[in-house]
Amino acid sequence: MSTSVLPDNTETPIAAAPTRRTVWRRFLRNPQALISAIGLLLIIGAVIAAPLLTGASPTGGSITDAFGPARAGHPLGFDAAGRDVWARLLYGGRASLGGAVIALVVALAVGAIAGLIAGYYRGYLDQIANWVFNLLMSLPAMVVLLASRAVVGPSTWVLMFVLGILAAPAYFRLVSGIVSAVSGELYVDAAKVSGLPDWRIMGRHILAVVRGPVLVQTALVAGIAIGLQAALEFLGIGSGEAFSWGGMLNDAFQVIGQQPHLIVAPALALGLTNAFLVLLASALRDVLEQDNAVPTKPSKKAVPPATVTGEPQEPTGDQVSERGALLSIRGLRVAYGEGTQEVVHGIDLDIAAGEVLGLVGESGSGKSQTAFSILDILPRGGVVTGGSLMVEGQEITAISRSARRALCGRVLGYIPQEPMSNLDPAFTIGAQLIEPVQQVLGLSRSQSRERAKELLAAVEIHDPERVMKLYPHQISGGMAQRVLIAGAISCDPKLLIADEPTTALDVTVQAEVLALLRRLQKDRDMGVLLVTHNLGVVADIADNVAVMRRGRIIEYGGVRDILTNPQDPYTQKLLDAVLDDAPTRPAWQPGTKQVDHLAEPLPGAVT
Ligand SMILES: Nc1ncnc2c1ncn2[C@@H]1O[C@H](COP(=O)(O)OP(=O)(O)OP(=O)(O)O)[C@@H](O)[C@H]1O
Repeated sequence: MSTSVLPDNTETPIAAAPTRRTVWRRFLRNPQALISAIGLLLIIGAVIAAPLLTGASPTGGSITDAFGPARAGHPLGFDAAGRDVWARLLYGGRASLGGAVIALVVALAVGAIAGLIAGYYRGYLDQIANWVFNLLMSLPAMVVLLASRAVVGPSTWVLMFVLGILAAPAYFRLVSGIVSAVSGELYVDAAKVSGLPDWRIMGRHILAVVRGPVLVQTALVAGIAIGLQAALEFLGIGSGEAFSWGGMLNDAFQVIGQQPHLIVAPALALGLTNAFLVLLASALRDVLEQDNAVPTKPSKKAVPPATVTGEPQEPTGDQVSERGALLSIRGLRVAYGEGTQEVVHGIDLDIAAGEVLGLVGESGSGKSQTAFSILDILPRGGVVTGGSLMVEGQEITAISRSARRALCGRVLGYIPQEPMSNLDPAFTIGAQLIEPVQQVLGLSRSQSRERAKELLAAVEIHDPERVMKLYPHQISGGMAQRVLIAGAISCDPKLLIADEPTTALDVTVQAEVLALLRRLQKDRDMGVLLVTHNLGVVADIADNVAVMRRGRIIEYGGVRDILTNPQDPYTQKLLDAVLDDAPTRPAWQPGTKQVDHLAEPLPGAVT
């Protein structure tokens, strides 16, 4: 990940973007992909254009032509019943390929959609779907197909429908596995917090990752469906009415002793179609592979244990200010492992409109869990097990998921810790800014575009038009964070939750981003919950501070009080750490002149 010091209008060299155009270019440069695709297109084209390629009837024939040789208009001669082999080959492909299409549509509709929903929502839905698809997988396919034929009669279409159901578990497993990994990605959390509804997130951010592997799987399943259908016809247990390549094989097999060449045409048609499908699947895998690397969400489990001594205290009524109008948290508890591992132990916090509250503490103290609880993006397994979360006087733990999502964007904005992981690599910066604005504010596409440009200008990106067209990997870390800030304020939220917004950036860019945050907060009079481990950052921007340790608030008050007169030894150690980290700054002494903390830096402040 780039964390260049060049913040925005940088001339960073632009690497090849994983755009659709790039994928196409790779596809066209891959001979295997090209040859197999052209081969398949020719076969499908010939089957569709059968009436143009032959004037002969595939069914009618004269016994006088039986086993007749090729002649003008009949390039492959005649079969045992005097029917034109070329016409039967062309029309027979309709049943073979059409059957495969039915099986694919059914398998995709059942397996892929179920996989998408189960992988995204997990929980009971996932468990039930897994159970059903495991059951389906355990059924012997041939026996089920024979049983269905016995029940519904010899219809290719019904058999292909049943085959589709039997192929659905393969799609389910593939899609649910990928979706479950992708839905934990930070950029999906960012999309949720920007107020996008689930269907939109699934359609845009998740399908983009799933479609490559699904395409590969589809080529393979199509080959299997065509082969299986031919096998059923060859065994004479397919459709009685429709003729197909498998049926032709069966007919040719009956007379293999007299006219062995009759088996060549249908065998070649089947063999070539399947070979092209398999080759296409493997070429597609090569072409798409480079774009499907899923960035992994940094594990929140590997947080180092607390290193500072001193027992945490329960929050007292005195430490907590009056219940704020914008955000009010009481007794918040967060736990993992079905409630057994509590990581936040009943904390209280308040933020009034226009107030900046710094939530500080060392790594693993529970700051992010607190922020994620408000935003409803706790990592998998994390639940709010107790307490009250009120936003603008509304208890948000009691409202529906969609009502909660609706709060995001308009009321709550989120600036995440890792700028690059929070942007979807598959979409341009412009697309990622326009979408939430369009959805949440209901603006037209052109209005949203204008707004996106204004937002980029507001976060001091000097060439919004150009930046809108770039992909995340083409911008620096500092610029990515500015883009995320633009996204966070895009729908004018009242409360901004910034989780370590500068940690992933280098020092120069940190200072710029902090200054930007400070300006936007003042201009827009937003409440801000600033999560950080750095008291210096808090000194720079916050009105009040809550010091968190081991899932509890151990000190809470005005920034100046806490920084000048820390009561808890742990706070003192955090403060010492800031001062230790800032050797070039003059040491801060208690009792220096009282100033507006936004105007003049406090000890260790990042300016
Ligand atoms: N997915 C998870 N499963 C189990 N425990 C978790 C998970 N995520 C976080 N935790 C635990 O929750 C506690 C609080 O973590 P949290 O992420 O809130 O810390 P933090 O103060 O934000 O630290 P950092 O600044 O490093 O993110 C830690 O003990 C951590 O191990």
